[in-house]
Amino acid sequence: MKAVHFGAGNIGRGFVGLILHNAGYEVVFADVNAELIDALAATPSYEVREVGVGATTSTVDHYRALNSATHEAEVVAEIATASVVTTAVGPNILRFVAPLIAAALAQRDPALPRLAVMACENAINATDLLQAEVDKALADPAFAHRAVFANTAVDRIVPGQAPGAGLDVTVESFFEWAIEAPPFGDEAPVIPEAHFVDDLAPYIERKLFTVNTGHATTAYFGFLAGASSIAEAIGIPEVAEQVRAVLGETKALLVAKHDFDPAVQQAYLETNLQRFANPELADIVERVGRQPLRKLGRHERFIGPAAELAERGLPVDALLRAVGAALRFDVPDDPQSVELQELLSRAGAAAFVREVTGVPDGHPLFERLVAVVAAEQSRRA
Ligand SMILES: NC(=O)c1ccc[n+]([C@@H]2O[C@H](COP(=O)([O-])OP(=O)(O)OC[C@H]3O[C@@H](n4cnc5c(N)ncnc54)[C@H](O)[C@@H]3O)[C@@H](O)[C@H]2O)c1
Ligand SMILES: O=P(O)(O)OC[C@@H](O)[C@@H](O)[C@H](O)[C@H](O)CO
Repeated sequence: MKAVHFGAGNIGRGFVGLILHNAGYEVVFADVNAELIDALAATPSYEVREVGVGATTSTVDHYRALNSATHEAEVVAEIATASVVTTAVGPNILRFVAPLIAAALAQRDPALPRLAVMACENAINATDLLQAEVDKALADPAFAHRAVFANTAVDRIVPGQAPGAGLDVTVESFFEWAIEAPPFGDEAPVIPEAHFVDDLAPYIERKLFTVNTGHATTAYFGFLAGASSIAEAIGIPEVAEQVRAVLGETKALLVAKHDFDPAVQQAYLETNLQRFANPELADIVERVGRQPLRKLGRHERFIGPAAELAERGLPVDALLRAVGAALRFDVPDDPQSVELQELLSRAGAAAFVREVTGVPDGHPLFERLVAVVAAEQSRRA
């Protein structure tokens, strides 16, 4: 069994690659980072070291590595004969990976079982996005039947790695991989550490609107409080209070929309607050807050739940405060932070809301978002 995995970064090596390796796949890592791919190709194994409750260390071996920028044809040929393709490259990068999958489907022997394609990104239905890009790139729409596309929700905090760590990855011990089962029928790939679910929506929304909403809130308020790590940030009572308030609001949505037991959701969010506080995870606020424009998108961790709460007439004050904190994420090394700051200095508040959040005029959240942006602009004036 062979799996091609795009993105040999933190979650690629520390989670997806590991779980596929444990499932018995030969993993072919494909990445555009030449230094990383050369190191992987030259090294027979690397270690995934867990920190936290029940931590263990695993060795990943029996893999290969290809540079998908310089060896595109080889990557395409690998996909053409693989059982599984996964990605962990970031939602904005899926469109660059899609043409390679489309080319591989054209080459694929129609007698082979269908290729299982799963995007492991922090976004609602990221695989649908990838599928749409693959469809656009297909030479013949009939080749689409050679693949099955399934959405997934992946959860494991994998921070940036310390300089000098090489290929080894330090990760938290907690992990969860939920995959939607229906697209596969009775042909689901064998991945024992993942769980296949009939309806992914409650899983991905619970994950994104609890783990990632809480994480990003910790990062943005932590950044303002001068914290460098997420553990340090959540240890600041005023930051923790903002995070709890935000998670109280997203809990109300998750309970109302997906019928979660409130006590179970409360336990889930408490577990996540403990995950953020793990002092052994050297996770910095700049990583967790990275790409703030993406994080302020319409279906993302702040605006997604806030819009639905507002539509239901439920409170969104804490989420709006978190959006206000996100606007102050000023990190010169993060191109989206620079763009955000530049946009705030030149666009009107309403135009900013339309462009960045995608919330339309007349939506119950629109004027409230305009007020948050306008308040930030006057604070700077
Ligand atoms: N790190 C985490 O805790 C975590 C957890 C769950 C999900 N995720 C999601 O996984 C994705 C990756 O996150 P990460 O933290 O591993 O980031 P990362 O930056 O460590 O890794 C991304 C990798 O993708 C590679 N890449 C970029 N463009 C590429 C292309 N065109 N083709 C192939 N490879 C390409 C980069 O070189 C890099 O090695 C994101 O969507 C993130 O939201 C991350
Ligand atoms: O990867 P992002 O930028 O969408 O979000 C940053 C972190 O919140 C994220 O990577 C978490 O560590 C991860 O989602 C935990 O499962």
